[in-house]
Amino acid sequence: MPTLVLLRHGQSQWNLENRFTGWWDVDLTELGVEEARAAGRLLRDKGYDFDRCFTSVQTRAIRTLNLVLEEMQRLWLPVTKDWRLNERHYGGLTGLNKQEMIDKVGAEQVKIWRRSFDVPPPPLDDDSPYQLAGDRRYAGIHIPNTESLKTTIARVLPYFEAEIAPALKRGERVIVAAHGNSLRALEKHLSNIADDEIVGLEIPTGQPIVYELDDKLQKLDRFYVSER
Ligand SMILES: O=C(O)[C@H](O)COP(=O)(O)O
Repeated sequence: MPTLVLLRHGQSQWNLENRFTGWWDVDLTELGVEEARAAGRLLRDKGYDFDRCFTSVQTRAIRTLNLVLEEMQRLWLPVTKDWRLNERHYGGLTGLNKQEMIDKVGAEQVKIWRRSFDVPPPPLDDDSPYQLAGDRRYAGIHIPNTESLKTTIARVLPYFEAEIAPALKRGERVIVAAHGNSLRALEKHLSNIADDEIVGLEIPTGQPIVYELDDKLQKLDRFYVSER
């Protein structure tokens, strides 16, 4: 039975500071490191093992995966890094404080930006310090200046179908270490969540989620490793 484990990175510095992060490359806090290590120990102690790993090109997810694999004594496993698993781009909100934005424009508007299916945040200014145009890891790709969950799905899902699904179908045990909204994109697909219901899905940091799938990769079960 194909088994897929999804893991949101541990707490990042901007999670701690309550700032919109998106594609900006922010590292883990000490707590985030500990969350990642604890996730690795939990997976090991519950008997999980993997054949292949996927992550984004963002430090917080890569380090989380490495810490998990270190705890599992599996640092040697093959890891594929791809920008398509990056966090949703937070556009012009990048770097801003979430509570300050609520105070400024209201909780309802901020919730729409954070959790709606297809309303993107305002675009990132061309002269923003958070522009990534010169970042070598994105050479040759069209960097978005904002993304909704819908447009995030439009790059996460084809990547899942092209790279992750075939590995699962070959019988490989897969872990994906990624981000709140790239994982919401994947979970929307795997759990067949309607556009107007995805607003309710929150994914905590550092908590491995298991998908047990049938041969056609239809969901049989979904649970947090900590719960069983
Ligand atoms: O990019 C961010 O700010 C976080 O990783 C996810 O934030 P959200 O929960 O506000 O979407």
